[in-house]
Amino acid sequence: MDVNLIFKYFTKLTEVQRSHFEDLNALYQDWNKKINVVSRKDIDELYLRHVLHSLGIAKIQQFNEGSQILDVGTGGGFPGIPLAILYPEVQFTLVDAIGKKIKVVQEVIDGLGLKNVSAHHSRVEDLNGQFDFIVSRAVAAMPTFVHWTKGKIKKDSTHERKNGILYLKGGDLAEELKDYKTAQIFNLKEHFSEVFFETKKVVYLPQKYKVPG
Ligand SMILES: C[S@@+](CC[C@H](N)C(=O)[O-])C[C@H]1O[C@@H](n2cnc3c(N)ncnc32)[C@H](O)[C@@H]1O
Repeated sequence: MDVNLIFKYFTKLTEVQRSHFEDLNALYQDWNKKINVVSRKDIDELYLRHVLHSLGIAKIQQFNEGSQILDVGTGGGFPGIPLAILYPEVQFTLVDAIGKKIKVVQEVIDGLGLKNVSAHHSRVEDLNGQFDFIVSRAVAAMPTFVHWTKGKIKKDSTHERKNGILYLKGGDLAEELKDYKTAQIFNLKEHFSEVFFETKKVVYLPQKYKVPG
């Protein structure tokens, strides 16, 4: 599967965005040989399993110009890098606890010349700053994740949807989300027809805050 998979679902890309998506394959193939951040099986399906899956978040929530997004446990840069290509006017902060993963992410950022992404080698608990949305995939179960990211979501929203967490998850989430009454689950199979997306979801968890007064 090649980059046309991305162009099929995102039809209004600029030439720059199209060439960034095209260039991802060579950059990841090259860097993955030196530092393994994507499994051998997955690297051949980079556009499906990593790039398009990451962009699933954009089918649920579009980010406003000037907003700030944190990708927690970004690994090789997912979902942060594909989203940063799609939203060049949005600031992305990518964080991972493992230095060699951040090294690859930084190489990809430099290779593409992305100006709206910063990559940090840190545990998220030790990272400062506040963000409109926190995105993630495959890092921790929701209770742990909520604990780690506490205080990192801005109170005031510039989007129609309240600020919060947008988490790519799969399978049956009933048990994991039972304590989160406000969580909403969106099925990616409603947006993408490939079998891979049959069980894939975006979980949106609005941030909790006390109403003043
Ligand atoms: C399974 S990988 C997923 C990587 C990427 N999100 C993806 O879906 O391809 C989980 C990543 O989370 C990172 N991680 C786990 N706990 C973390 C924490 N507390 N702060 C920052 N990164 C963390 C790990 O180092 C690892 O790279």
